[in-house]
Amino acid sequence: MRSPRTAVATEVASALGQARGAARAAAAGAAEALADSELRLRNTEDDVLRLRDELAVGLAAARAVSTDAAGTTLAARTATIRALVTTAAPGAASAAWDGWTPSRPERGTAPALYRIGAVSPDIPALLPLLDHAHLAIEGDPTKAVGVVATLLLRALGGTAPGGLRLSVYDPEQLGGSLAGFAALSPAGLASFYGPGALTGLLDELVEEIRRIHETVLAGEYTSLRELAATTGRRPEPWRVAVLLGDGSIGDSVDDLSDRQRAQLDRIARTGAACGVHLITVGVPTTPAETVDLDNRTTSVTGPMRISLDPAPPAELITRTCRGIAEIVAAGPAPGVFADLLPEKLWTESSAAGLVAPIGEAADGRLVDLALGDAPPHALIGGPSGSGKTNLLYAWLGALCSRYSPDELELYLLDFKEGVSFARFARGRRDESWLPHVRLVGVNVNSDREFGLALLRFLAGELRRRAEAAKLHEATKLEELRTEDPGGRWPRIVAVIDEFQVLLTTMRDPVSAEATDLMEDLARRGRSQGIHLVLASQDIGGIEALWGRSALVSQFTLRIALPKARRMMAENNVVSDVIPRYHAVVNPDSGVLPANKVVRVPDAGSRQVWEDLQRRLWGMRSPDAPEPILFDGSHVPPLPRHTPDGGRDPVAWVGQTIDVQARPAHVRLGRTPGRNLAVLGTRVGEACSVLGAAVLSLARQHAPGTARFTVVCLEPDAVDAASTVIGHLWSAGHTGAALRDDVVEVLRELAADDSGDPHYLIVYAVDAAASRLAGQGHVNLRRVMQSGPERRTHVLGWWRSVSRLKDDLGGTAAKLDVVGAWVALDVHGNELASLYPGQGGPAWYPRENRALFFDRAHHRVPEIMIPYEVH
Ligand SMILES: Nc1ncnc2c1ncn2[C@@H]1O[C@H](COP(=O)(O)OP(=O)(O)OP(=O)(O)O)[C@@H](O)[C@H]1O
Repeated sequence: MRSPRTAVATEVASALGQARGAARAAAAGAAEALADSELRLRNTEDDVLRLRDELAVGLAAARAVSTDAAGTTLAARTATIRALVTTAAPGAASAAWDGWTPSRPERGTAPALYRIGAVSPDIPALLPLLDHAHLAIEGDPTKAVGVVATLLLRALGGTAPGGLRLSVYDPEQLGGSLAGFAALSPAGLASFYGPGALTGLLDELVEEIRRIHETVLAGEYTSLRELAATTGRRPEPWRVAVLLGDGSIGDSVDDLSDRQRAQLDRIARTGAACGVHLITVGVPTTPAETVDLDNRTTSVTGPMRISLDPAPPAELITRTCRGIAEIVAAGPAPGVFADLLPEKLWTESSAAGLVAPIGEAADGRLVDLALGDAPPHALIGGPSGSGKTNLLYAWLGALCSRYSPDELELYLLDFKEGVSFARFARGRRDESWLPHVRLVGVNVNSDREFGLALLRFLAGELRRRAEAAKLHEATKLEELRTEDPGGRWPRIVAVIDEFQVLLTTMRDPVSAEATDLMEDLARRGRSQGIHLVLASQDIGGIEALWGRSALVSQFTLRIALPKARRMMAENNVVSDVIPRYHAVVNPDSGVLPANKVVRVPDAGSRQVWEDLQRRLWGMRSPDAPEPILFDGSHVPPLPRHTPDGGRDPVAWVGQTIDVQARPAHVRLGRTPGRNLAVLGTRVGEACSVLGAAVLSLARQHAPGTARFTVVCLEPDAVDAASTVIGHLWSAGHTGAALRDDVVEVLRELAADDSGDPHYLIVYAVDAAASRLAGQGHVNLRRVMQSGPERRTHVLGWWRSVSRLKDDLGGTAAKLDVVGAWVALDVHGNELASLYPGQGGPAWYPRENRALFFDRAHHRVPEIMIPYEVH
């Protein structure tokens, strides 16, 4: 397939050819009338303007003989050529030196043609070079060096800084005016060779061509031009070798040894495909475009004579080259995220594994990361700011563009403060989400339980997959997918950033369970297509893993960012020396020979990411679920739907910290103890818990079929209690009453044996201790003890456990009437008497979190988030 640039080059050559042909046709068509003109034409060939004038005269004469379209054709061709110059030799490739500056070409591209002069004011003389041709210049050496300088400066100005390297062989030191190009040398972009160095230079070029053929084109592409057109990337610079021979190399052309000649021919034959080009002066070279300075013709312009442009001013050469060298010395430009994306989205199958690139190696090839049977899990390390988040974005972008959500599901958890994964879920600014993501956890730094919940969920999925595999007699995911072609078995990747938070050295129940689950997932997830990607900036975090050899040995894919510690084998310290924006990828547990250094593109820019996410989002299936977003800093609102408790009414008290964000609920059936106690001094949270419980209960009763009596004994809670009453009334429960005569209320309820559902909600029960003393307390205990069987339930808030105990009988209190409790700012040891285990649960109060326990339901308490109730 021809590239657009080749097509353009060919078209220009052909247009010029046709222009010549048109001129010839005009002359031939009116042979007699033009005989005189032809004679004059030959005599004035060096003046294209006059040539055209002569043609015009000839054409006028010809017109008398026959109508001839040749003149029109010539004009049309001239216009075409001018238009083509704009596309084939834009900016620096053809602009006049006065005001000339380098162009900003599109990445990896170079102009097809370069101007060295003109055949007429309208028709420039253009020559192909980069990716297309070698040039052999014959004739006056001084003029030749001027043409070389013109070509080199135009080529440098038409390519990106660093995209073109020069080698100048100048044994006779003829190329004085090329001295300015030496300013490229400090950046390694130009080398000058003196006498005796020709063999070395030719060998070097041949070796470059061989390397590019073998390792870059690698049988997949016929040329770098084709590779760049297909992939949009240009992994190798162009190389231009100038051989200045003064009509000969050394004393005469014959001085080229047979070997040198063979090497030169080899370069001429095979170099252009690898971006290696020759510009020879006085050294016959084939194949090459030729420039004959004596006759002022080129192989492209044919016999039309050209007037050469002046050589570029020396000062312009030096300034341009210095500028390029400075840009290159400042370091490589960051890679480009788009390079990681495939030509077509969502075409890959994950049956055998997940393979996606994260950046380029030094040879320009993309480096893939693979997750599958081996390696199954990845460990990413690097200090803060070294680019872990960016690397994850790059990797996830490459994965999600290759694999559809039926092939890949993501669970993403970030234990850092911040919201790096929030962009994958629907946001206020951007309604799109990444369709592969099932769960995003952000700001979970103090909610280790959420990490645990994710691991539990994955463990459940592992069990489900293992059972399915057993049923189909499959030993791994790939086989299961073959045996169960109708099933949906995407690979699952769970990314946990700052995972060490889960594995604190403190062996508390959360970290003990998390470690066990992680070990199990790491060991058995491989065959069930569940892959863990753990990232950490904390050396201690990595070290915490080191102590758990069963766990760490499963993480054979290691990715170390600059200055990462303890990620690789002991003697493997390459991450100490890689520059920023690079990573060492090692799929073999960090052993030295398996290192690959990768330049990771900038994938963090919102714009770049959003463009991709929107495309993928647009491709999602209409019934694809939205990712669940767990934001630890967010207070969830009370869900709007009605609880489905089955036979018994259910009171929602908050949101559990789990992957489904389920409501934590208390079932209020007709069995003893079905009351709720909220414990602690935080007024707002206590009101939220009671409010959520009442409003969720109210939705399950048709208006008039249940009674709600609210008693508020804490002035700071009156507004919240009134709001609850307002909601109850608007829901049709117009019998709901806000009362303050707590003694009377309890007396009525203790005597009520109607069996109608009745909920007594008391804010700060303990505030009425003195009023209740005696019969009041007796009634309270009676209501709590025998009420539930008559469908009367107490939802009460006490400001401490001891006050609850006092209200229920002091040391003789029967606490089994409190079937469920929610503890706010109450320490675990204070809850010992309400808890079946030894010494109280491990609970350290924190804001916006509560500990919830229902003795009919829980073995251990669970942490929940009180809902926001307006
Ligand atoms: N390959 C890259 N190209 C360009 N910029 C990058 C690249 N990698 C990282 N950066 C930039 O460097 C900064 C730090 O990167 P990043 O947030 O990924 O680091 P981190 O290791 O996740 O840091 P932390 O652990 O503190 O969150 C960001 O501004 C990011 O945009």
